[in-house]
Amino acid sequence: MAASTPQSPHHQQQSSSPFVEYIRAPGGLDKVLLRGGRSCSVEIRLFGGQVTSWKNDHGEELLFVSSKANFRPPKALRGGIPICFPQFGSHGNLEQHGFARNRLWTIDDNPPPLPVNPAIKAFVDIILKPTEDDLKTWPHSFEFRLRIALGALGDLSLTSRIRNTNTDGRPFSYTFAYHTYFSVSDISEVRVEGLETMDYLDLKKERCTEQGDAIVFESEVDKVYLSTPPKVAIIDHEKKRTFVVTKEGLPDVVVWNPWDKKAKAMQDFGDSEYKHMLCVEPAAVEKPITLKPGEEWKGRVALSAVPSSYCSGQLDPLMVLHG
Ligand SMILES: O=P(O)(O)OC[C@H]1O[C@H](O)[C@H](O)[C@@H](O)[C@@H]1O
Repeated sequence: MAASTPQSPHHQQQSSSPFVEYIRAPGGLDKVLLRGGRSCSVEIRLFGGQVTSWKNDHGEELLFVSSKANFRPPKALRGGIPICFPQFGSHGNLEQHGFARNRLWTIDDNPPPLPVNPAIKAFVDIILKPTEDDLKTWPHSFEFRLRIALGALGDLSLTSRIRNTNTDGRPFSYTFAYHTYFSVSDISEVRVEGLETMDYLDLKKERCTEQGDAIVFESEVDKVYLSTPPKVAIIDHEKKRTFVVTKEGLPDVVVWNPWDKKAKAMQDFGDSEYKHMLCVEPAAVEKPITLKPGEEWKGRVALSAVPSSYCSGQLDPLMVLHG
């Protein structure tokens, strides 16, 4: 579906689909709203190409956005799903998490087709190309196409296609993450399944191995799990809700919760908000992706929120991960 761009400030325009709305706002804050069945919706901000809201059937917000988040560019918004590209974290010489989260993306009017998925209710295609300044810090020409789609059952998927458009014959390499902030009721009641026994890089980028048990949270966690299986489950016991994260083309998963000390040090994050968020970030960190001119990479994530079959610790992880 080609998308038309809005015409005037504050203008709300329906696209050709009744499920996609373009909302123009001043200060580079244009948004796209995807609507699904009942109260399901997804909001995307063109600044950063960032999903800033994902609501379920009952209109409940599933992503965390800090109450202290800075909505004004040029800083990335604390919450939702920032895109980390062409660098994850400090794994390179660029600014933390790369520049894609701090750039204005545009509607992609004519994206190359993706396989038709009949379960998709609404979607939008956006694109990022480097600015002159970006080329000074990262001298590579690229087209980064991102499709954000809301499924009929309220699931959210993001498909990234990154193409090397260098005309000088040079390849480039990058690291990447969908820096997904999930909203959770109480971090001490949450566990993550699917990363048991995995190797991970700790904060010092040293390689360690996770224990055999599901991951629970009692202090700061900042780990890059390596070569992980395609599904990870985040089980929120209190809410009786499980987020299922399914990924393709993204071998690693970053798990982050800043806990109390780091929370206090972040100016755009409330002191106690660490209790209500968890970042589980499908990523490609350990082994950078290399593209030759003309080559394209695809990395996809699908998120769904399902009621936990949890009952006093009886959740069957096999049901969640493979059922
Ligand atoms: O504050 P930011 O630049 O948005 O980064 C927030 C966090 O992102 C990732 O999860 C990293 O693993 C953390 O080390 C980092 O603190």
